[in-house]
Order: sequence, then C-alpha cells, then structure tokens
Amino acid sequence: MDEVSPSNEGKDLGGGSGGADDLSAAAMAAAAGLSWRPRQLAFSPYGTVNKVQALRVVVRRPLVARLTKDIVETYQLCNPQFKYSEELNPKRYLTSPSIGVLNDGHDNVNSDLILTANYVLINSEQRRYIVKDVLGHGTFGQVAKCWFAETNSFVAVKIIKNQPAYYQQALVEVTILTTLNKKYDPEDKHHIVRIYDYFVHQRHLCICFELLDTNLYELIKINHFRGLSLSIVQMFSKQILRGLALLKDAGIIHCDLKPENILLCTSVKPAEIKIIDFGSACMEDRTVYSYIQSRYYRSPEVLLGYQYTTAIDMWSFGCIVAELFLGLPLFPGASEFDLLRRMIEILGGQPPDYVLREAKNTSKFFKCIGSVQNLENGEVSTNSRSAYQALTEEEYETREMKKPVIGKEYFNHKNLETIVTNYPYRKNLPEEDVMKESQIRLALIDFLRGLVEFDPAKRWSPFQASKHPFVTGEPFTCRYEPPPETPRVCAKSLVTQWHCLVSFVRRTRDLPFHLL
Ligand SMILES: Nc1ncnc2c1ncn2[C@@H]1O[C@H](COP(=O)(O)OP(=O)(O)OP(=O)(O)O)[C@@H](O)[C@H]1O
Repeated sequence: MDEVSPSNEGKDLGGGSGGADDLSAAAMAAAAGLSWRPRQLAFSPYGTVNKVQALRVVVRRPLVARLTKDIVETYQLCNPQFKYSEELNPKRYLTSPSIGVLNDGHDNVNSDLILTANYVLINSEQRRYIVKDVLGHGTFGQVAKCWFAETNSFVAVKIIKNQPAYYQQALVEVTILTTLNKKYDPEDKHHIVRIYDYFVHQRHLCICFELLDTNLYELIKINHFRGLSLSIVQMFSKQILRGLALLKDAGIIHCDLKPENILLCTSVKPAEIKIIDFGSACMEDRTVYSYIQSRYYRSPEVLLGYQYTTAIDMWSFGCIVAELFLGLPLFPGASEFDLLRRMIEILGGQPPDYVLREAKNTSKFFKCIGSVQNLENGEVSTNSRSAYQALTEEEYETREMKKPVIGKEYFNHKNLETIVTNYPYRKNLPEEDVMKESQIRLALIDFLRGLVEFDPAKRWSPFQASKHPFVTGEPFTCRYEPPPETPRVCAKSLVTQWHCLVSFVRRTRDLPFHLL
C-alpha cells in the first residue's frame, strides 16, 4: 500500500514557496488558540489575486464589474434572442486526464471518476454532494471538496478508483474508521478524522469525511523547511499521541503515519490536528502486507521484514516529531539501504539480534560475524556484541549487483543529540529563553530516543510516551523511565462492524465487483 503514497519519492525538501508570515501567523494563532487562515485567493479577470487586490480591481473597473455581474442581461440587451442555458457552459475539469475511456466514459485511463466543477455525487438515499474543488490525489483516488446542502456545510469526499483492489481496501478504511469513531471515540476527542457517510456512485466507492485544512508537511513547507517552535511541536505531539493511544486500544495499526496524513482542523478549531488516511491501516492480528509505511517513516522491523505491531506507528511518530522540530525529515533515505544507513549513524546502534535473526531481509543489509551462543532462555548472546554487521556500500554492491542509492546529507551533525542540540535557535531570543529552550531540547532528545528505538519491544507505547516531561511540560531532570504499560482492551467491535459492511456490500446493487 505504501509505495503507493511515497510522497517521499519526489518530496520537495528545499526551497518552497509561500510566506513565512503565513506560518508565523498560523503558529502564533495556534499557540494562542486563535483562528488562522492562509492568505485567501480569489479569481479575477486578471488572474489570481488576493481578496484585497480583487476588491481594488472591482473599485477601479466599474464597467468590468457591471458586465460580469449582469452578464446574461447584457447579452440579452445586445441580442434579444439570447437564451442562457447552464448545459452550454464550458466544463471546468477537476480531474486529469479528463478523457473518458473507461466505465462508459465516466472514468479516465487511471480509473478515476472524471470530475467537473458542480458535478453531483448522489448517495443511495438520493442525498447530493456537489463537487466544488479537488483537495488532493492519492493512490486510492481523488479527494473532492463538496457542498452538502442538507447540513449547509462543506465536506471532503474521497472517490476511490474503480478497481477491485482499491475498492476492497477502501472498505477496510470505512470499517476501521467507523469503528474508531463510533465505538472508541464517540465524543471526537482523539484527533481521528470523522467519517460521515459512504456510498457507491457510478461504480466508485465514495467516503465522506469532515473537511480539514492544510497538512503538516505543507505547514513546514510554508515555513521554508524551518522547524516549528517547541511549544507547537509539544502541542501537536500530545494530540497525535491521543490518536495513537486510541488505535492501540482498538488493536489497529495505521501503517502510513507521516506529516502529509496529519491535517490541521478548519478555522473552527485552529490549533487542532487530525490523523487521516486509514487506507493502509490493518488490524494488529491481520498484518498481511509486508511492504508498508512511506519510506522516511518506515520502521526498522518493516524494512527488515520482521513481524510488526502498533509499535511501527510509534517509530513513524518519532520521525514526525523530529521533522516538526528540524523542518526536515530525520531519515530521508533515498533507498532502503540509505534509510538503514542513516538510522544506524544517527541513532548509533542497530536492530537487536533477535530481530535480525528472524527477519526475512536481514541478509540484504547485514553480514553475519562471529559465533553466536544460544543461552538457556533462548536468547542469543555474542558477549554483548552483535552477531551481525551492517554491509558497507561496496559489500552491498557486490551482493546485490547494483550500487545502493544514497541521498543528500541535510544535517551538519551526525547523531541525534548533536543534531537537536546544535539546531539554530530563533534569532533575537533572549539569553534566558535560550537557557529554557536548551533544557526542553534535552527533554526532546530523551523523548525521541524512546520513540525511534530499534527494539520494537522496548519502544514506548502511546501511553508511556504521553507521560514524558516533553509532553506533560514538567521539568526534565533525568532520563525518563516509562511506567508499565496498561492492559489492552479487546477489539471485538471491529468484527461486528465488518459484518455490517459485508451486508452493505451485498445490499448495494450498483456494486462493480463480487468481493465477498
Ligand atoms: N478530510 C479531509 N479534508 C481535507 N483534505 C483532505 C481530507 N482527506 C484527504 N484530504 C486531502 O487529500 C489527500 C489524499 O488523501 P488520502 O491521503 O486519504 O488519500 P490516499 O489515496 O490514501 O493517499 P496516499 O497515496 O497518501 O495513501 C490528502 O493528502 C489531503 O491533502
């Protein structure tokens, strides 16, 4: 599912457009709990201008304004035979390519439904969602901003590609989100996107969500890839942890946690974020896919082909927290070899032997050195040294018959401690604040150490991480010892939800495929 979404691949890590002003406005507003909106754009006959400029245009050009406002009447004055018909309006295509070649001309070559402005999506109860814009594209399809007259509000509708595999996986997304929303978070306190509706339109499964705003990657980009302030990183971390705690209780693994999948809420709740995109998610006891997670946020156990649990989301979370602070990904691996090489260098360690011994891909990245002694309890020891050593670039090339792809270095320092400690302080920060921030940075390093921990069994759970001084704001005095983990709640209701979905699928006459 992932390579799927590797926004990684072409991820723009430098430059970027947009104003730092917007971000500082966003950040300040968020910190103060105030509403913030990015600069708003409007369309005019002179191209795209902001609202203030647009107003000036109208004031200066009354003739143009008059013509545009009463254009039909004006045409009728010129030609009394003129009749206006909406059907004759040129269509504004929102989907590209816009040539209908599949599904009786409704879909393009990529199996995406061809959307135009004001296209109407209709659910099984004849409720209408009017498409106004496209918010984003992904592996699974397109996400459109729609007007839903019944509630007098905008919503986001994910229109899944008309292909069996995507359809089936999207049903999993529906199941998982419905259960999370209804059963585990009825009061909407855990920062998980709300699902409102789902239906089939022209053989496309459509999933209707609450409308959210910019994602965290875009937020960092607006800030020219400079990190966010520590108070904002702390605030976002707390919220994401609430979401991850819920997922753990429900026995669900997100499998694609990354800044692009964490969205700011709309102006109603400006400093709030929500986790989206459960299209790759799975239940902890059904981990069927081995190729998951976007590369920069991929955990060592997934990379090595070892069994995985909800702990893989905690690894991704650690990478996200570091990125929010640094403005750049912590492990921007250009290939899996490069990813592992960076992890080993920055963290100064490697996956534990018990993982390397069992993992399917160990021989791709490691060579076995030294003899391994089996202890009575089944553990393996090499007198505290590992029995495995990571391959050098040359050794990898000899084994794989190709050079490993190595990406650019973004940090001047080599390990986590020095990268965080030496990250430039904000300009003109008073000496006293520098001292305070340096203490919080120490807390951040300790926090990250518990998250980007090679050993999945030692990696902190959401509950354990949420008690860390970096999150609670308590003074950081010494290395954090996490409290014992709380017992897991059984995720029975997912099964119930799955049965509801099966009956939905059987009931739906418009179904394109025999799925179940
Ligand atoms: N609820 C929402 N409100 C606003 N925008 C949204 C919402 N959900 C999704 N989007 C936008 O649509 C994009 C694609 O959505 P999503 O990640 O769910 O699709 P996907 O096909 O699963 O993507 P991926 O290839 O990353 O797995 C997001 O990056 C985001 O910009």
